[in-house]
Amino acid sequence: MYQHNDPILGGLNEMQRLAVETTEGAVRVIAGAGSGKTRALTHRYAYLVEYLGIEPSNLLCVTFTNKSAQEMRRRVKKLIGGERDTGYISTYHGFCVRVLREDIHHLFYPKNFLILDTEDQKTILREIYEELGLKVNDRSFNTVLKKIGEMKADEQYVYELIDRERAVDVSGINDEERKIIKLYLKKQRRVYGLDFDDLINFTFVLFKEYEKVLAKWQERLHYIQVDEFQDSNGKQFQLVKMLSNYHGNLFVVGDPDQTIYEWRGADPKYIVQFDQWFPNSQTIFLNQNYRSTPEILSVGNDLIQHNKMRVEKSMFTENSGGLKAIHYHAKNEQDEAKWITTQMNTLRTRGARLQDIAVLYRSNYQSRFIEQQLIHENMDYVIYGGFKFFERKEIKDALAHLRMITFGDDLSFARIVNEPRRQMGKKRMEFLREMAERDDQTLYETLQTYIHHEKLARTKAVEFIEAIEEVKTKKDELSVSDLLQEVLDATGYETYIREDGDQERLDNLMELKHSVVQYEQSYGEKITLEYYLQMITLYTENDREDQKDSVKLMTVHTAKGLEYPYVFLVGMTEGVFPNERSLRDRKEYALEEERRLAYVAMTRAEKELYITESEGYIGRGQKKYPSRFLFEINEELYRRIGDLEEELIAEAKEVIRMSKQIDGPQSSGAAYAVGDKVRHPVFGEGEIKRLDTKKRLYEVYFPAREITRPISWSFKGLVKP
Ligand SMILES: Nc1ncnc2c1ncn2[C@@H]1O[C@H](COP(=O)(O)OP(=O)(O)OP(=O)(O)O)[C@@H](O)[C@H]1O
Ligand SMILES: [Mg+2]
Repeated sequence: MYQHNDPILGGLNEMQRLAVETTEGAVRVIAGAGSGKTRALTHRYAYLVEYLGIEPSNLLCVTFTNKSAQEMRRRVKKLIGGERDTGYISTYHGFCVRVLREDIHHLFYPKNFLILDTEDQKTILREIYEELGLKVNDRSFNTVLKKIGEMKADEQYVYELIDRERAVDVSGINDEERKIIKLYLKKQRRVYGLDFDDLINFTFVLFKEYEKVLAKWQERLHYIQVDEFQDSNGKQFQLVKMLSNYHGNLFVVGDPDQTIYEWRGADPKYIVQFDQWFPNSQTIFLNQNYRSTPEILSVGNDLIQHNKMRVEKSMFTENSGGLKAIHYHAKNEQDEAKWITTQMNTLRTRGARLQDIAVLYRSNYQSRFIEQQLIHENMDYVIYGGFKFFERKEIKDALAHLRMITFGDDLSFARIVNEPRRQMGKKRMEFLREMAERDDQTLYETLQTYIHHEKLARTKAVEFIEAIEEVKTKKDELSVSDLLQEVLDATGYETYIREDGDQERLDNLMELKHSVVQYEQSYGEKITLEYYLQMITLYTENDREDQKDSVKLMTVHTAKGLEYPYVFLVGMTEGVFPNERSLRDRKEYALEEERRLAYVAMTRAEKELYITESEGYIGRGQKKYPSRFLFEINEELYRRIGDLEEELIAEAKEVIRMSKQIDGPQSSGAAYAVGDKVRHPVFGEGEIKRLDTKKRLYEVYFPAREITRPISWSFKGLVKP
């Protein structure tokens, strides 16, 4: 029926083809990283269009990030031609926006409603705080936004927005918070603004309350496909379930080992127990990896084995062998960064392009040390899903503070005079500008001149002047790093960021301070503030745009679903990856989520994988050690280079062991004995054949499939039949 060179059905293995051709009913594909799930899904889309004659406007295809939606659209267009509309290939949020733009009037909202991002949300909160006379010190915006998010986990509040008769009680929070939240909802309503949570919730309520609207969308969307299904949360799951209820054609693909959004409500049970909701569904397993070399695959597989809560998969690859993965241990961060760019240059001499290379890290602030080295080496780079380090707001703000001490330029002044709020709004700034023009002075000088003018009375600008002037007197005696700290303290900027409660911005600020200290140390003699600022403009003025041949930098979360020939997983330090929080929680599941994240990172690599980390200190004097994940991988599977002393290894292992010990002994033992009959959510009926007390596993035989699988004692999916 088809030819091998058929662009849609050729180039698929048997199981993938089965997934593509099983167009009717509920179908799930469970498979590991790089096994061609997304490929099967995009080819299926093309198959529906080209072989079954389905219009793309009847096909919904959802995924999680904008990046992967883009990538999916690109892959589909390659198969069905660029002219077709592929608007229903989108993120959950993107799809909800489409629904609401068409039908939100049923909820008495205009179709041109506003979409509110976090900054908009904070602007609303700022107003509320002013009206109620509240202080950010007492309750940070992020704390409130978190509460609002928690309240919005349940869609009941939507009724309050659309129908005051059905006002709901916001329980579980104190009076003041309730007041803030009520006001927030009111203000939101006034501007017809919808934040990200609202998009899903409004759609949900719309479908629940207006049968006809739901029916229209159900009928329109003949086929629904979801990628990365393991990261669905309850509401997202309900939404696709609801939508597929009429035609019943729901296709989901995912890998439970890649669940990385549990902290945001994702639950792998929706894929693992899919057949409970869709009893007539079919399940297809893919087990050939096409992405990576066997060397890379074995590293990823070996690491993920350490998770207890998982379903074992057996993956193989026919890809030809490559180099072993490399773990590079550096003596310090600069050395780590240098080694990485040197390695990149070596790859280039071997024919690689910069665009074949990705640098992945656990948290955004970690991009800084790599960025500086890339800039230094004149290598182009792009950051996916975020700003370059020196373009981030808090970094520019902090540097503007330093500039105020020496240059006092208008740009820096305007950036920070009202940050934190000093009542220097638009009108007062206009007045300053006018006066500055007339007197031919800088804005800052003008402010000093007119500080007692009635227009400026009752502002906190005087405190700003005092702070800057005070630090100025110390300019020549203090080091740049001390000056930075002084000015951030004196103006209250650091406290302001701290109180905002946004950990990422605080991390960035800490990283800046850390980088100044490092710069001073490597420079040897004392550097002047002017010299430092001049040096740093080199980094800030570097705003060449998304050029094609550039290294891609991103967090592991952003990298989900993507692939690159050469991957550098950097900053692999205990306490960074796995991150401090997961260790502090001492919850096994938090650590397991970090491990899945590491698994996602490693499995992005096609040809070569480099994992790097370095000695030094994190934050306040906490010594850096290689991540436990590096020790978990069988040493024969990778090559270690760099000077990692036995002593440091021993120390690291001790630190890791200690942190496990405080965990206390594992609570639960084996719930079943040899001979017991059990039921597994994916493999069905089985019998316990053996107990492995060391690894805390059952060996379970599943007669229907004639397979034996090691299942963890702690796996909750194993039940009595
Ligand atoms: N049958 C096949 N023949 C050749 N190449 C394939 C085949 N299936 C998949 N590939 C290639 O393997 C790579 C991985 O595929 P894909 O991205 O679809 O995997 P995935 O299962 O979605 O991975 P992830 O879990 O990381 O999202 C892609 O480059 C894809 O084109
Ligand atoms: Mg994929």
